[in-house]
Amino acid sequence: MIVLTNVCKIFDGDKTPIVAVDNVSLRVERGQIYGIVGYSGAGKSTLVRLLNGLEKPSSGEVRVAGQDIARAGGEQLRRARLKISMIFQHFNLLWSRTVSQNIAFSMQIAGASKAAISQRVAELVALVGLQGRENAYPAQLSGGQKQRVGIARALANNPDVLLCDEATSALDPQTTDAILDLLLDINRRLNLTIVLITHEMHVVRKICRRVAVMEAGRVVEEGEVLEVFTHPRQEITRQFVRQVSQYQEIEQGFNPLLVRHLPGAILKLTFLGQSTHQPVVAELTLRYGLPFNILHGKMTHTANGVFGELWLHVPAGEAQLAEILADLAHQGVATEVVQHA
Ligand SMILES: Nc1ncnc2c1ncn2[C@@H]1O[C@H](COP(=O)(O)OP(=O)(O)OP(=O)(O)O)[C@@H](O)[C@H]1O
Repeated sequence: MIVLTNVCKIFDGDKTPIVAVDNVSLRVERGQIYGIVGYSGAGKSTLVRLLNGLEKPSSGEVRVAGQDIARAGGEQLRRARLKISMIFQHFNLLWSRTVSQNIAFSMQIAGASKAAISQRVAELVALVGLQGRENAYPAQLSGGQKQRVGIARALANNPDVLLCDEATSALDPQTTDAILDLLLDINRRLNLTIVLITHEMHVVRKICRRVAVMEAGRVVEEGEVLEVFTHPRQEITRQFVRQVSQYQEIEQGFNPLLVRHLPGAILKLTFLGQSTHQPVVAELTLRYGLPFNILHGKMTHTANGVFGELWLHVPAGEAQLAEILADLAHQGVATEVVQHA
């Protein structure tokens, strides 16, 4: 559905050129929910603007739904853009128009008949759960309801692709979850391709199947969400994954003095697939005769599976620790030494 090939976008800076997108190649399949995660300035917004033709790449190819967006112009680009919708962090609603009028707006521009508009608006209001609020103005709506209007408006012309630019970043966690559930529901019902840019890994975990991690204009890591969460390769990816695994909370939960005097190491074990069904800690205890102590454990659900994490105090010396780590690797359990012996 979306194919980016060696895409670069370079802006003129005051003194030196700014490479906002640096040789990015990506593929998003039809019906997929794809996350692009990165800190501020990583190039996410520029990438999204390249996808809907608001920016032209300095080099490389951008294809969306079979259209060469980078080279399309005039009427061809206008038509292509009708099939690429977008929702925004601050909703971008028309404040002097009601819910229904906001949703109808793009259909009016596209020249749809009054009857067609009225039927489609009713369908969309029901789809996003805003029945009864058709005549309300944006100022009378909560943040979550405003984003529901944004989503309904974006779907009005039956797009192939929905781009979400930090669409939940202005919402509280509960409302964020409700909007993500709605996006998931729409994706399943309409087989809509969704590209979601965010700095919140929780959002990626909840609904994305694949994720690309951006840093300084480049995609530094890309893959299935479950794989990236359980085997992050880059330090920046590990930082994002920690947002979700509440790693920092765990670390802060320890009394550093207490941990310092504990003989041994602290390990984080990540279980995936078969390894989640094995009594790994019990087996370790039997094999090594050590009092392994479970400090914390949790399960995380992602759009393509579940993984478990366990923080263990391991009262072993360096040599035995190496043996235990090799043993765990052999059993398919990923490990991280949080604190060395
Ligand atoms: N029109 C522009 N002219 C010049 N530089 C730009 C322009 N748009 C973006 N940039 C620069 O490109 C880089 C990437 O910006 P971009 O907005 O794409 O990042 P981002 O990851 O979306 O960050 P944020 O979440 O803060 O918007 C930044 O250094 C930014 O200053």
